[in-house]
Amino acid sequence: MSIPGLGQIPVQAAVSSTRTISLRPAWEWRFQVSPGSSLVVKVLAGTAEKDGVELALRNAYTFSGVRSKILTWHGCELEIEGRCDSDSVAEYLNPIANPATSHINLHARLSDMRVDATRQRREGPRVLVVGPPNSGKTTLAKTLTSYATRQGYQVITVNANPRDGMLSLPGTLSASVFATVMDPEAVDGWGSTPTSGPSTVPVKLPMVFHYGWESAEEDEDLYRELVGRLAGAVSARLSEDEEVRGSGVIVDGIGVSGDGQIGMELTAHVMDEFSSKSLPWNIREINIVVVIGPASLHKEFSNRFANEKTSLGEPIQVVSIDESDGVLPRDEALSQHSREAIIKEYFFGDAKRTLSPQIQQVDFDSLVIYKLADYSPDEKQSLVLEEPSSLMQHWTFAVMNASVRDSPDVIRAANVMGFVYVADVDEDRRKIKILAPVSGRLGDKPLIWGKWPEPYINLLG
Ligand SMILES: Nc1ncnc2c1ncn2[C@@H]1O[C@H](COP(=O)(O)OP(=O)(O)OP(=O)(O)O)[C@@H](O)[C@H]1O
Repeated sequence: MSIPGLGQIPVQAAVSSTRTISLRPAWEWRFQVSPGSSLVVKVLAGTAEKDGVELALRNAYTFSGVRSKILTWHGCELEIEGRCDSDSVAEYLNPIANPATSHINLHARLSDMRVDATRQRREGPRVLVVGPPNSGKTTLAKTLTSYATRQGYQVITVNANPRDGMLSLPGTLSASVFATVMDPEAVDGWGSTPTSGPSTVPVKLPMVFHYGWESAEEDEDLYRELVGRLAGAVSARLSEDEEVRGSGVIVDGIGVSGDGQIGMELTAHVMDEFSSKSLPWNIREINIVVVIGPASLHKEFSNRFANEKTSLGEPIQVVSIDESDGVLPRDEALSQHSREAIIKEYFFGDAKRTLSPQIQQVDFDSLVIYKLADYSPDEKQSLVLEEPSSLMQHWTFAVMNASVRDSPDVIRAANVMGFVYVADVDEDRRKIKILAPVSGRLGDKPLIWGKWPEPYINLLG
C-alpha cells in the first residue's frame, strides 16, 4: 500500500502460524481467541475433549471469540492454526492435581446413580451446580451433560443463570434434553439456538422463558416465577419420559458470593421449585448440590441443607469441587462479543449454515409491545405496554407464546417462541422495520422488550 508522502508502509510478511502441541495425560491447553480472529484446531493423535465433548481425530474445529481449554486424559498431539490472544499449557505432575479429575469422578458417581435409577424406573440424580460468579459452573454443567450424553443418557440440563443463554439468547432461562452431542464450536459451547437451517450437530429444542435482566437479583419476583415455570416443564418431561427420568437433571445455577450472603436465598428457591412441594409430580427434588470454590461456601451449603431431605427421604448431598486456576476473571469485552455473536448467529447462521432472516416493515399499530418495568417489590406488574419509539432501535424482542389479548401476567409467564430484532424505527411515518428468523405475521403475538441483552450491534449495518 502507498500513501502519498509516506512511501511504502511495510506489510508484515505472512508467516505460517501452524504449530503442534503435545499434551501428557490430564494436561490442558488453555486458549483465548478474540472475535475478530479464528483458530483451527485438529487432534493429530491421541484423544482430547472440550468441556467433555470428545474431539474427532483430524477433524478441523474452528474457534472464534472464546476462552476455553482442550483437555486430554490419555495424552494427545494438537495442530493449531491461527493466532490466539493468549494460550498456555497447564501441566500436572499427577492427574489428581487437575480439578478436572474431580469432574470425572463426580460423573462416575452420577453414572452409578443413573444405572440404579434406570433399573428401578425412578429418578436419576438431580444436580445443582453453584459457586461464586465466574468459577467454572457452566463449564462443569456442560462437562457433566456431555459425559452423560456420551454414555447414552438423556439428561435435562437447565440454565438458571440469565446472564448467558443456553441454546437461546442471553436474558432467558431454559431447559433442554441433551440426547446427542453438543457443538464444541458453538460460541456459547452448548450448541446453536434452534433455527430454521440445517445443522451438522443435531439441534436441541429447549423450553425457553424470557427473564430479560442480567442477574437473578434484578427482579426476584419474576425470576422466582419463571424458575417455577421451568421446574414445571422439567417435571412434566421427567414424568412422561422414562429414559429422561433415569438420566436426571443438571441445573447450572446462579452465582453465589463466597460467604453465601448473595444469591443463597435465590439458590434455595431454585431448589424449592425443583421440589415436589410445588409440583403435582413426586420426587423431583435436587438431591446433589455441587459447590465450586471456597470451603466457606461449602460449609454454608452443608449447614443449610444438613437436616433437609428430599421427599424420597434421601439426604441432600453437598459435594465440594475445587475451582480450576484456568478460570480467569470475566473478560467483559469478550463476553459482550460473545453475546453479540449469539444474536447474529440466531438470525444469520454461522460459517457452516447461512440463514436468511426476513425483514418486515410494519405499522406501529400492528404490534403489541410490552416493556419490562423497573423492578419494585411493592408493584407486581412487571410489564407495561409501550408504543414503538426510536429507543427500541437495535434491541432484540422476545416473541411470546401467548395471545395479544392475554393479561400481562399470562404473557410474562409464557414461554418464548423466538426473537425479533428492531432494525429501524421511523417515528414520523410510524413504521418499524423488524428482522425475524422466519416470515409470518408478528401482530398476533405479544413482544417483550427486556433490559438484557443490551443492544450494541447494528445487524444490518
Ligand atoms: N480449565 C480452564 N482453562 C481455561 N479456561 C477455562 C477453564 N475452565 C473454564 N474456563 C473458561 O472460563 C470462563 C468462565 O467459566 P464459566 O463460564 O464456566 O464460569 P461460571 O461460573 O459459569 O461463570 P458465570 O458466573 O459468569 O456464569 C469460560 O470462558 C470458560 O470457558
